[in-house]
Amino acid sequence: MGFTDFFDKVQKHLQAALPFVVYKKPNVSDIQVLLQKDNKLYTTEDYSESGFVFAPFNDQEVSVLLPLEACEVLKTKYELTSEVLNATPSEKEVIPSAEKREEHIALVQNGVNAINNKELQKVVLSRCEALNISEENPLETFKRLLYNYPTAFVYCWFHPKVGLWLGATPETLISISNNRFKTMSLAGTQKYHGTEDVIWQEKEKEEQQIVTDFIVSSLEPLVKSIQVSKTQTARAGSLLHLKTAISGTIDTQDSYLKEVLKAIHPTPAVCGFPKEKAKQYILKNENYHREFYSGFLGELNLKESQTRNTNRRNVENNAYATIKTVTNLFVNLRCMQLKDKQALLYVGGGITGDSVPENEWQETVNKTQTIKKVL
Ligand SMILES: C=C(O[C@@H]1C=C(C(=O)O)C=C[C@H]1O)C(=O)O
Repeated sequence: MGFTDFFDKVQKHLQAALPFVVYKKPNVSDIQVLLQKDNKLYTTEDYSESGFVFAPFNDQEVSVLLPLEACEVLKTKYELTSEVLNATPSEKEVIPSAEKREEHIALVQNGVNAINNKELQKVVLSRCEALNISEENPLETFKRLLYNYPTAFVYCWFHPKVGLWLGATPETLISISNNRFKTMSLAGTQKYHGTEDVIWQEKEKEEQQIVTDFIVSSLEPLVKSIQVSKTQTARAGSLLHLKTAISGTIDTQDSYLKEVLKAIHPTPAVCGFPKEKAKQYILKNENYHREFYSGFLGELNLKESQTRNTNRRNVENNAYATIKTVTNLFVNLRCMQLKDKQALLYVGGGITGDSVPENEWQETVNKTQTIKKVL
């Protein structure tokens, strides 16, 4: 379907206040939409259905599902029109209030104290910042996210009973294709200044290693094999992170996805370690409700046909085209909720015993710049 017709359809769906998700996976040009035909709130508990899941940080709250059988699915190719380019505003510096700063610094200082008292090893502390916005149409904001973050998972998700969320996340929670899985440990942050050849401090190396160790030890009892890559620097827009790729094979029995998600979500990249203690610490001490920020979202058990070769000379190969089942879940970061003419931006960072509260504040300011750029 053409780019313009595709977005006209999504726009009409939004005007009719019906649920949908429009998204683009990292490094591809296909944009896909699931348009739910009714306005019911479907949920999932065991992640066995097919569709698109939108899950909160706190697994005691509901995971919303756009079930495949209740949706129309459309695709288009990403086209960078002059209209989109002209609509891309330049980076603007919005200074958060002194009160916000003090509040976050106190939150981080308490976290550092809890770690030094051996209550926890790492905790990810976050905040929410409200900005008044002039852009009336979230789909225009979505197009600007597409343009600015080609390597991210970019989405706009809407449900009339839940709200409207947008984001461009660099972090995969887990991707599964038949019996192969891929995930990543992503943590540690510094600003990108034109090169990925940078030095990382012990504090960042430690907080990222906690994430890698947690993911590997949580998955090991549930998978058949697991491989861990070397740790590298990865760019996400104007930021750099430390990243380790983790992959392997899985035994796909009925409830494997539920078990895997229970084991790894929320990872220490967005929660902390030990997991349950860090989660309780966050729920008790953060000054707001995370909702879907640092939850996960994405394609759930979708069928994809796999053609080995579409080359004419290999026509006979196509006879063996197979159907595979794919799940592609991402951590909901660098995201915002649009509500009452405001954008609520969600941002956090990992705290260890060596964290300096002022630096952690600055890290959240840098992270909000990433997303503010498109407003
Ligand atoms: C929590 C966030 O990001 C996570 C925390 C990071 C960190 O502590 O350095 C880096 C990448 C993400 O795993 C966020 O962007 O809000």
